[in-house]
Amino acid sequence: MADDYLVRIGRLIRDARQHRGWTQLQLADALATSQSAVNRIERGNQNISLEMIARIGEALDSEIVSLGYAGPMHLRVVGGRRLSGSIDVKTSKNACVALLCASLLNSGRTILRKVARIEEVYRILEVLASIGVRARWINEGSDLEIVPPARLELEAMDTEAARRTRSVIMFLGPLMHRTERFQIPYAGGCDLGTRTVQPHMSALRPFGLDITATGGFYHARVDREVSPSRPIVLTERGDTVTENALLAAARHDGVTVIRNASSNYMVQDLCFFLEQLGVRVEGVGTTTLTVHGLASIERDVDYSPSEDPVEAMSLLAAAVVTSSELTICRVPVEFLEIELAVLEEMGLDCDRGREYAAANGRTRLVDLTVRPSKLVSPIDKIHPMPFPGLNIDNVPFFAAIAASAQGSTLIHDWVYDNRAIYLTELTRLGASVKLLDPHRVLVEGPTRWRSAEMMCPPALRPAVVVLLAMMAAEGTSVLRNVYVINRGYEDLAERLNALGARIETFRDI
Ligand SMILES: CC(=O)N[C@H]1[C@@H](OP(=O)(O)OP(=O)(O)OC[C@H]2O[C@@H](n3ccc(=O)[nH]c3=O)[C@H](O)[C@@H]2O)O[C@H](CO)[C@@H](O)[C@@H]1O
Ligand SMILES: C=C(OP(=O)(O)O)C(=O)O
Repeated sequence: MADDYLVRIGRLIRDARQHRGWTQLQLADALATSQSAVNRIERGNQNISLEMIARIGEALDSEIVSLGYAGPMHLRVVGGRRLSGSIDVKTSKNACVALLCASLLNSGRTILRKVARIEEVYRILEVLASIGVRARWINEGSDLEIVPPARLELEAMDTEAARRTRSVIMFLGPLMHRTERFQIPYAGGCDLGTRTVQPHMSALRPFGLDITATGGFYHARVDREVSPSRPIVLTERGDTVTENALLAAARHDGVTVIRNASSNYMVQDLCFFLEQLGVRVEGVGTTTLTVHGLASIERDVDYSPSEDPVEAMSLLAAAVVTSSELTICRVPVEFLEIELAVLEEMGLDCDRGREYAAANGRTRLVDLTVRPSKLVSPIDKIHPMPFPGLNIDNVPFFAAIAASAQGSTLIHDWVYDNRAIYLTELTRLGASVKLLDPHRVLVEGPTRWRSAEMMCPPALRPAVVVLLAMMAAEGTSVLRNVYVINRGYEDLAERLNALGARIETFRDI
């Protein structure tokens, strides 16, 4: 009976594909799978999840197999299971979106390797497609090929997709070189409270960009007579503002010095990519960047963004809260050094293998084996700083780790208005997390985790922290509406399941 069901679904999929006029290979590309997998599915020789049916329905735009795609995605987690084995860290959301924006600088063909298949990337791709950029997944869906048109159709921009991301703000830098008047919608992203764009405006003003924000849009006007006459000093050492300044400087025909620049991982990836475009950048990894821009860029380039330090931290936290031995491969160690130093002080038993280079030839990677450890709380508070400080996006993971440690830990997230508040959601799973003020929580461990059913916090990292706690809790938990997790992690549930977790995805019909 079950097999018969698979055969019938397979036929529906084959018919829908043929109706669309697609080959098996085209469908495989759209699903980031292989042609042989599509072939097996169509013949009913492969177990197929509801999630995969939903994705096929979406890809083929077919009513027949769109069952289950209507509602938001949820996770059902059977917790209390140890993880084991090894897992590779994927490329980072934050570098991938910056590089997609940077591809607009290039009139040639840009290939980005192993781009994370995540919602944030999909949103930016939707925005790019809407303005006429040709972007397609190649090599069995692992790499992206991007070719901008001679003229962008900015009036046709998919503002709904744009508004769901923070990253769209990085269109400002490249677009100002292509046109003198344009608008982009206010940026979105995680609901973390007010996030300023003022530093972007002052960083881009020396390039002649004037922005007024009204009616939900940033209206941009470019004065070509204006160009930087002295170093640009960023008012904040932010990541996306540094990237915007770099993107503006890359096509400014002259030398631009950017001071108080972020030297964080995504900024470094962007600098390496710009170098491939022929733009010389001095000072990569420091807070002063000197950019030798080019008036026009037409090159066929091929770049491999590096691995995500925040995903590495998430997997490390997964091992800690589930008391598991796990090897996390391809960890960009330079961007996790302080986190590891703090964790080692807390008693984490872990080994780093020898360093090797990422595919970009620059970022240093290690394989990290984490073992079950008796952790004690750190003496000092956990607080973020711009790189090379403890990464702002890694702070929430310390809440779950602190809840597993003996003693009390003070976590001070001075950066975001709301993110510390979301950490109190862990109390529903049995943790003691006391909100001292909107930026500080006190976590008392160790925790006897218990299962719960709850809505996902509307912020990526706190949402993943809740998921990790559910994996630690005996019994079945439900996490509702996990779009925000899919915004930054590729197939997280499936990848954790491969390590021994039991996480099922389901949707409202
Ligand atoms: C797409 C992307 O890459 N997103 C990342 C990027 O967002 P992004 O660079 O856009 O971060 P924001 O500019 O919103 O900065 C985050 C917060 O820090 C404050 N701030 C920042 C720097 C500073 O020197 N002083 C200061 O007060 C800002 O006012 C803001 O409230 O960087 C954040 C901080 O690393 C990360 O959480 C995001 O994941
Ligand atoms: C805050 C984050 O992302 P964004 O800037 O995309 O909202 C994050 O990655 O945790």
